Amino acid sequence: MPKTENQLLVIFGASGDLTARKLVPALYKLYKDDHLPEHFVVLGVARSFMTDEQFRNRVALESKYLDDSEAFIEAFSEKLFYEDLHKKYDVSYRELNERIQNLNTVYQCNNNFIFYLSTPPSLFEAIAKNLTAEGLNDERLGWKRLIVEKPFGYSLDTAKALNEGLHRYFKESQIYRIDHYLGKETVQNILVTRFANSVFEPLWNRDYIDHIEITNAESGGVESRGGYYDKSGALRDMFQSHLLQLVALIVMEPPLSADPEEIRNEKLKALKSLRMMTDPEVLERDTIRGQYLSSMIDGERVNGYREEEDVDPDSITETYAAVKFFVDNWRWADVPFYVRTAKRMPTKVTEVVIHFKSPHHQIFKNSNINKDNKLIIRIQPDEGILLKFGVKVPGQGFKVERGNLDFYYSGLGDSHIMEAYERLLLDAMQGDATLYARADEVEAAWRFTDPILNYWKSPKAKVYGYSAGVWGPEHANELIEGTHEWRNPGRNLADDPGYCVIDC
Ligand SMILES: NC(=O)C1=CN([C@@H]2O[C@H](COP(=O)(O)OP(=O)(O)OC[C@H]3O[C@@H](n4cnc5c(N)ncnc54)[C@H](OP(=O)(O)O)[C@@H]3O)[C@@H](O)[C@H]2O)C=CC1
Ligand SMILES: O=C1O[C@H](COP(=O)(O)O)[C@@H](O)[C@H](O)[C@H]1O
Repeated sequence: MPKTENQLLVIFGASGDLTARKLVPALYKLYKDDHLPEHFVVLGVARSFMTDEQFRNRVALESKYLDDSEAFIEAFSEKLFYEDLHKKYDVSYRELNERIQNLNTVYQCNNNFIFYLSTPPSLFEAIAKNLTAEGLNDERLGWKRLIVEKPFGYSLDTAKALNEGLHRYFKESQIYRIDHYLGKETVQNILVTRFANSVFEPLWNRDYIDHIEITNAESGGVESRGGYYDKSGALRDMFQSHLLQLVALIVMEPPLSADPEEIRNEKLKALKSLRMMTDPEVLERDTIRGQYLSSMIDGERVNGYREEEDVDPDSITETYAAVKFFVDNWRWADVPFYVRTAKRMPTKVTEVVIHFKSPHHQIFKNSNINKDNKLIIRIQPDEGILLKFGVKVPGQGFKVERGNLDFYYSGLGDSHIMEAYERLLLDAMQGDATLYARADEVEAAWRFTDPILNYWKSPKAKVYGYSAGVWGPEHANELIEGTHEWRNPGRNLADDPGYCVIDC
């Protein structure tokens, strides 16, 4: 286990939603599980005025860990401090630096600082610049790291500009771009499933795989983030980042080792091999966007997207995106990938489904079952892996049933699965960037996404409505044509039908 050195974590945007809902609870859990170093403090920074005490109370309240033992909460709270930046971020950095130096000395943080940028992205570069003006990027005494929240850019050009901007002040090795999907245990398990088992990797190619399907569904709507989401949409919000990272892990070639740069090099090659979609006919046929409409769910009326707070009533922003694409390399030639993401679906579920080809020669009369060989990697909830395969029904003749071979993380008993932000924060504290996206990976993902977004700007590109609570617009079924159809999974993988009897 790498050592976690003494350090100071500065969170910019500490009065915001992410800090209270994700970052502080993750730090609290790390503290409880004894992962924090002996000397560790957090300095929250934002424009709003708060005392240390007010900050501690606010995050404790919003982080919902108040039901925990008081002794723990109190001891953890003593590690939290707050500094306000008055009206603007580009003034008062001198005072901020003085506070940092003071905490560093008193709490023996050894000049090791992480700066977590949890503000609107428009401020990322300015913060990096202001830190540099105070010498806070200088690694002669202690290391300095910069964690950058999503969204990382709005397009390829803006992502490049942001990379260039940050590289003016921090080296790439100091920059940690968060993609919280990479912090999920089940996402990391894709690498283990593929590269620690001799049963899967030999089949992991066009000879045995028919198609690959990825579903990321949320039952919730845009909630309080309408202002952000309306400028972003599902493709930018989920597909360009989280889902293309999943694709990269599925598509990549075996890395030489588990070294972060080896893995990131292979992911980059995978992202570069996605076939660019530039032909308008292909874009029209192979991309679908939709927007949820109001409907009744469990007897209650649910708002349509255009009725949501801070959303333009004439918005054409997509809350559903589905894309069919191909990967132009030796391993994946002609294997279609179907990826969809949406809000207001029937349930919250993310899974990758590897659909295997039928055996080359069928000896059983009814061979449909063979089409059903699937490996389902359940990212969330009910995290696990399910392999569907044909088994013989006991008795005369050959009746084939679909059997399930499964593994559930919940079966591991008490062993705690780290929440994504816990894992990612701990990794950054230890200087491990494996689960963070590198500049070139982010740009490669934008290079693939940009033409879709550009096509969607054209008046020809349709936005299909779908009632909140269904599996997206009907039109999306045409995308996954022929013998394929979307697997619309239930919330619990364990409830997945284990057999269906077929007469042979
Ligand atoms: N919330 C979430 O679930 C997720 C958030 N993110 C990303 O995390 C970052 C923070 O998000 P979130 O906490 O939700 O955002 P909030 O709007 O809740 O918080 C933004 C923070 O930045 C500060 N801020 C500084 N300058 C400005 C400004 N000009 N306008 C608005 N706020 C400012 C705010 O405090 P003050 O006004 O006091 O300065 C506040 O602390 C963003 O990059 C977001 O995309 C990513 C994934 C999920
Ligand atoms: O980054 C984001 O992710 C969440 C979904 O995260 P999950 O871990 O709950 O699957 C999504 O709701 C949000 O819109 C997006 O910005």
